[in-house]
Amino acid sequence: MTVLSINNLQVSYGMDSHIVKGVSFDVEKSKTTCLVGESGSGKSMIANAVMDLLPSKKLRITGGDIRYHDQTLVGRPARDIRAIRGRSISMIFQDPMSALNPVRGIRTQFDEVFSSHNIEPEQGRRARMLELLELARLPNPPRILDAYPFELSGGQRQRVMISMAMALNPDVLIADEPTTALDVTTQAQILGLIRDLQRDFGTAVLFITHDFGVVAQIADDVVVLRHGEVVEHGQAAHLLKNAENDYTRELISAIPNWHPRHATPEAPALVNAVDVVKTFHTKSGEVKALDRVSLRAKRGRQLASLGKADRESRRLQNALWVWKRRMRAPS
Ligand SMILES: Nc1ncnc2c1ncn2[C@@H]1O[C@H](COP(=O)(O)OP(=O)(O)OP(=O)(O)O)[C@@H](O)[C@H]1O
Repeated sequence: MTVLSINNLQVSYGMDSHIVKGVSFDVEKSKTTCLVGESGSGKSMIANAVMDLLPSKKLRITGGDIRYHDQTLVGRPARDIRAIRGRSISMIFQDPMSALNPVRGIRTQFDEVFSSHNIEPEQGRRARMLELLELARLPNPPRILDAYPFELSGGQRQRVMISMAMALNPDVLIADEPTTALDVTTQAQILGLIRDLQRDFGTAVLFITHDFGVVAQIADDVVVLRHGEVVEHGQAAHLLKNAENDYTRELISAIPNWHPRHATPEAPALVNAVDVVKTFHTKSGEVKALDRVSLRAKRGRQLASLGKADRESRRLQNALWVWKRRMRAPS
């Protein structure tokens, strides 16, 4: 079911500088649609247009439509659509520090999420906040609630943002490069969290990234954007194997250790070792194996990047091979 529909959207700066040039795609319930393209291609501008957060008065939607279910979001007074933006459609950003207020505690900011939409959770606000923080797999939720953003790690801040974004049970979660500033292990965990939340709650996710490695890990559908235009669009598993556009192929070829056979429905995540570790964990629950493989994977990647591929790297390859057999992925 289509939840969010972007139809021939045009965003312009001033009168004649077109930044988004007639972009169309749909975001489906329970699916992740990745909007991918190089820096400056207009990805954030599309997300900001959906959220009515265009960063300058000179930037305007000059054509097309954005529909949430059967309602248009374009050209309606802000108060009419406040219940949709921020409530039914929520957003997380690359830098949670810029979205969180640095001088206010997490609890106060969480409170504002409920107050701004006049929502009183059945079980009470505090209980709901703790539940949401736990859902985002934050250790010791009561401590997090009493903390200020600067007292948390980058990964913890992003988890707090995700729990706030999920607080009102949105139909659509827009994630604008939420893992770019994180180390690879935390990145894999956050991607796993978003994927799990989406599966558990049936949320439609619009995920913005410049990294096709991330696309390969989480996307159901992909929209490839260049210079404000869609150059290719399709199902991730198909497109990763059969990209027609040169630019898409270029982006895919930048994925480390990529081979088209990785783009199978059974093993969409076989891109980097860290993600393999995550999948290992979710499918089999072998936490010890997860740690060992994780360390080996990291070491192997470091050595490979230094041009010193050696026994460690071979062991890493071996771990991947074992994983593939377990997942019964084609080799
Ligand atoms: N505040 C602004 N005023 C005018 N033009 C802007 C503004 N912000 C961005 N742009 C322009 O809009 C275009 C698209 O920017 P956008 O931020 O959407 O790109 P992006 O694909 O999200 O890139 P990145 O991954 O670097 O964030 C760029 O050419 C940029 O120069």
